[in-house]
Amino acid sequence: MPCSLRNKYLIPTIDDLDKYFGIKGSKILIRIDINSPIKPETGEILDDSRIRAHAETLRELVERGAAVVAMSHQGRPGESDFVSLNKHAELLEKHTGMTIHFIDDVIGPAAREEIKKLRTGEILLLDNTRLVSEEIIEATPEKHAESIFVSRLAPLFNYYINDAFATAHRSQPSIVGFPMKLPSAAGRVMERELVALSKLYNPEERPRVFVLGGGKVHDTLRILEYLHSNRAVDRILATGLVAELFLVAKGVDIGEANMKVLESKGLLALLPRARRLLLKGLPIETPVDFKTLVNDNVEVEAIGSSIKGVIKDIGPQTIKMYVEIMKEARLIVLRGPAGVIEDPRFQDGSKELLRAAVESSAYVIVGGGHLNSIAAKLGLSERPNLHISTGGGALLLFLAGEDLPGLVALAKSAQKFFDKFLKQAALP
Ligand SMILES: Nc1ncnc2c1ncn2[C@@H]1O[C@H](COP(=O)(O)OP(=O)(O)OP(=O)(O)O)[C@@H](O)[C@H]1O
Ligand SMILES: O=C(O)[C@H](O)COP(=O)(O)O
Repeated sequence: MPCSLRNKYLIPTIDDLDKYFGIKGSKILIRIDINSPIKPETGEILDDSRIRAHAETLRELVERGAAVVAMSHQGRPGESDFVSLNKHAELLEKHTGMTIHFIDDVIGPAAREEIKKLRTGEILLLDNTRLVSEEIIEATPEKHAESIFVSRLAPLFNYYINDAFATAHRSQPSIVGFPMKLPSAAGRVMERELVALSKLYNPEERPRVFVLGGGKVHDTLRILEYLHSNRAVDRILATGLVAELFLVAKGVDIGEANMKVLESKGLLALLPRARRLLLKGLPIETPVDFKTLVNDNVEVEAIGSSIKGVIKDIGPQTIKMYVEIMKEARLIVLRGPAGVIEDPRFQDGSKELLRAAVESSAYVIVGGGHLNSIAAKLGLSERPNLHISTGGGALLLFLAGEDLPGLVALAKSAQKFFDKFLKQAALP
């Protein structure tokens, strides 16, 4: 079954690629996103969840009889996490249980020689795609199709697979150029993301409750503006810094210390937009109490009188109220933690909301590194009604209604190469 999103993109999957072209004996270039947090002093990979997720797709392609060449970026040039992928190769080896050949080159003669030599059943990992300067240029698929990056590698492959949902918001050659040159499909990680996110466009999945917190308030406002103008949400439960901004917009006194926090992060400038949303009737709930820090003591303070301490988490009454609202939902999206979860004293809000969401009868989509780590800690990752998104920025933009260039390129590729498939899989 192809993936379709918003009745707009029709994207072939690995099954479609196999059915219409045949994978056995082919050579496949796959874009994965194993960009991971790195400890600057040692280069150690601090979280291997993306590596684990993509290992499954690589293994499946090998089992279907392909020779597989994987590529990914890591960090950005000039930053401390811009490193080679040699350590990633070791972890891919651990999680696939297969030998991973690694070459410290991307498009040069050494890489091309290795690609040519690769046999069926073998996996080769190229080095950090951002070692190629073209990879940090944003341009159209048509322009990137003519890049040196794509021109050097595309002729060596039969197919291209994009498994990197987390980089689908970048219009870079490894994401949008290859689909213009090769029959292309979504990998399993990408497919799972698209299937989960397509629920956001299913009119039956209502009421929809969005629990939005964390520190990326600017991005969250964009999401709220999109959701509201498209009537795509029924209730919003605000937590984290998002909640503080909306309380101030409602005229609630959150105390001097917290106003200073908002000011220092440049968030007070967002007040007019938050007020406009409230005036338009945005169905947003804000906390009735908080866990605060007063001279290093944890206190619970209710909204009403001015708050003395620094807000660090939502309080127990808010958790109760939000859990009740979630019980009604058919679809729950949680993004951004409810509090400063780096301090274990302030993890309760995020933990309780996550737990209640997966125990409800709703389908649950969780996004963002902080909440994902809490879900893993609670052992929730395997729950059948839960989708943990690999996307950070990509998910934020998707939820704000943006077209993701990586998805657009795959859909364009389908129109170019999958004639029969498109006729048979007409959009619903
Ligand atoms: N009330 C609060 N006051 C200050 N910081 C907060 C508060 N609530 C949450 N945060 C902070 O928000 C940060 C996480 O927010 P962010 O929006 O980056 O979430 P994320 O889901 O991990 O996103 P991503 O994975 O895209 O980086 C944490 O560092 C946390 O301490
Ligand atoms: O972690 C991410 O959000 C993706 O890997 C994209 O990384 P980028 O923001 O450096 O393009």
